[in-house]
Amino acid sequence: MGRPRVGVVAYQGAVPEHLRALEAVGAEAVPVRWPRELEGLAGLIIPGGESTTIGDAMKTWGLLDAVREWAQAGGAIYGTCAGAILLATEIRGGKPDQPRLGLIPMAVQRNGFGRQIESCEADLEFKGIGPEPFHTVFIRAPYFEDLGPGVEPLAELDGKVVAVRYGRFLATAFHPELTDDRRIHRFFLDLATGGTPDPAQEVPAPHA
Ligand SMILES: NC(=O)CC[C@H](N)C(=O)O
Repeated sequence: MGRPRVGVVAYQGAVPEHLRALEAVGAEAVPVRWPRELEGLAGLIIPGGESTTIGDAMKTWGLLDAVREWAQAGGAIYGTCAGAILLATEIRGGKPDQPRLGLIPMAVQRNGFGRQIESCEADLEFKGIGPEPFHTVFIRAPYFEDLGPGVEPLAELDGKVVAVRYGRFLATAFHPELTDDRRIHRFFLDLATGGTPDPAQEVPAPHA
């Protein structure tokens, strides 16, 4: 058995950092731009950056529909920050109709921590990776609200949900790839390779 292959959507944003973090936890990490590059992937990361830019690029390159289909066929996805925004069914505080995957039934508040807190760092408890707090980096981060049934909150900052799991989909408002702690990438790799299966979860219908 070779290493599980995990892709990183590579138009814009924190791509090399995710590729490095994935290699560090034992995955074969590959940049993804074309739909055919999804073939054979165990998981896919959508990085932070600017969610409208990344969503528009995914639409233009045909990746938005391709990823949705691939996810419904069993693919695992992890979205960080802008990537998390693209996973939510409802986007608040931005362009409400911006292109997205819409795979996690929740609302996301773009730039939810306000303009004053452009970025911050905090040590948070993160459910599922052990008791040691995780050092997090937030950059113009969203938060998540109105979580649908089956969406499990994994971490909070100032009473706001900043990490969720929905079956084999994971979303964090912060950037674990910018620190050296690889526990969240390992957690995602386990999700993607069946380490923590959750057969009760059904993938929602594609967002219209
Ligand atoms: N660090 C980030 O990914 C920022 C996300 C950005 N604020 C957006 O709304 O797309």
